[in-house]
Amino acid sequence: MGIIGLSFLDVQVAVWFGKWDQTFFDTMFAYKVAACIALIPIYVVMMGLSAGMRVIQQYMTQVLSMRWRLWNTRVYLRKYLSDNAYYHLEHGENRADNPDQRIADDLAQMSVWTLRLGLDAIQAVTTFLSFAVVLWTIGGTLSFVWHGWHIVIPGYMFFGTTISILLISLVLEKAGGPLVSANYRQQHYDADLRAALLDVRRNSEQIAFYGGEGAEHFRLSECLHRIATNWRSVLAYTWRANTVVELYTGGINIVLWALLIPKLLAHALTFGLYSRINSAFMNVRRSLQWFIENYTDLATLRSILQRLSEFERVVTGRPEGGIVRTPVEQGQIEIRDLVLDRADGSRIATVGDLTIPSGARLMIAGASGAGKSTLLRALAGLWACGAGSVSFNMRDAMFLPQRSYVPTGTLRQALSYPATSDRYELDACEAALEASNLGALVSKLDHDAAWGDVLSPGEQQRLAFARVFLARPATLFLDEATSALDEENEALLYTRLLALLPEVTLISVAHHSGLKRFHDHEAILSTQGMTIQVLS
Ligand SMILES: Nc1ncnc2c1ncn2[C@@H]1O[C@H](COP(=O)(O)OP(=O)(O)OP(=O)(O)O)[C@@H](O)[C@H]1O
Repeated sequence: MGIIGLSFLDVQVAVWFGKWDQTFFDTMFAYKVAACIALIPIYVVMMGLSAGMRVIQQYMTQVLSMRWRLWNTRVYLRKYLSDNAYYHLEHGENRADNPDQRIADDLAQMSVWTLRLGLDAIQAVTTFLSFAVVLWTIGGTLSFVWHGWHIVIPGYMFFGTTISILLISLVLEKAGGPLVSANYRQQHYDADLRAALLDVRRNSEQIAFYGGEGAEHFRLSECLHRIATNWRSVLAYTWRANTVVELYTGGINIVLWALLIPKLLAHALTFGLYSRINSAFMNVRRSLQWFIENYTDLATLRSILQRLSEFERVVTGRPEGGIVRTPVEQGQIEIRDLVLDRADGSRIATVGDLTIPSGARLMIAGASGAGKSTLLRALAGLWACGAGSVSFNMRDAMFLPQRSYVPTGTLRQALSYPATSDRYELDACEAALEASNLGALVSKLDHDAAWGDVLSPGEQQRLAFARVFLARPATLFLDEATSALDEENEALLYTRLLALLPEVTLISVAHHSGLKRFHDHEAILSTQGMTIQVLS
């Protein structure tokens, strides 16, 4: 409100400046030097007031835009990280490209630009209204005879100015309209290039082993090619829009001169009056041309808002599907009439009914692509396509995927994930590492590193087991969580797991038949259904 108040005051000072101009120049051209000098202190006060207000206004605008950016980003982050929205954005039916860019860049730009353009718009409207009154009043009435008609146009200067500028705005909309979608595509392609570069960085070792430089170069060049092609459209539309703006900026003075002709013919123009009309004309013009001058900025803002609203729609939309998940406080895992489908409706697997009592140890097997991981996704609430229901104690369950996530930071943070690093005592952390055959890392618990790159895939899988030993879940789902380990380490981890968590309900997806001895039942999954065998 303070900023808007300052805008109003600024416009009022500009009106005073106009009045002062008229008095000053009329006095000057009457050669009254002493009276002219007497007017200078008033000018200095008005100038000081205007300068002070502008500086304060800019400072307040910056503070407000940063606060607004932070608030917006917090809201978007909360939505992005709720209800697995970040997962569905990458894997679901409705995807939105480059969420990182939308949250980091688009929101920052949106916050700064909407505030700046919004406040400028308020100032433009206030200026327009204030100086429209001045222009109407001092511009006078135009009267002439045309084909025998006596025509009288009150406030003709105001109408002349407004109509000519609005006409130019229409021409501009025609010339620069496609700029919005071109800008939208440009942001999309820029983000794609960044994501592709990030891919190379993340997978540098794999690419180097494959000798994939050529393929990567081709992929990045494709991204660059899309940027270049679209950039040409952006340039063409910007060029068209800028041509209209430049022609307008130079040509608009002719409109003022044309509007002054009746006053010149009537000998009704003093230099003071000219100066005041000129100032009012310029202010009305500046406020109306605000739209013209900011056309390209408004076009970019429109495309940013378009991207953000698309992101918002995808983030808040729930993935459609028929699988119902019901959390219960404790007890067995109940699966009823479960079928797993793809988003296009084709069947992945028929699971049917399955009850897994507390403390049971079930191994899930089946051919590659049979739907084992999808079954775990359905249990974790990440897959809803299909039908049927699942219920179990979801609060006290832990899922270990094949590829573990090891965040960058201290090893203790990576070990405690998703809890914070102070959640577990140092002794417990050390014991968990020892139990997962990672004793050599005990001394590095406080070392900061990109552990996801430093640790081998097998070590990362052992670290995931160490997390289990710390978190001690009641139900544990393992999705090929030991696939990168040698048989000895795999057996060691299962043995330690059952020794340290004897009550745990264990559901493992695994290919190694050697793991059967750690389970009491085996479920074999296929499109036709699921068969259960008792393991001795
Ligand atoms: N996000 C997805 N969109 C479309 N289809 C998918 C998606 N995720 C998995 N599928 C399909 O579902 C089927 C089952 O995949 P799933 O990963 O569950 O198999 P799996 O039995 O775990 O295989 P593997 O033993 O090779 O890991 C596959 O045909 C796969 O292509």
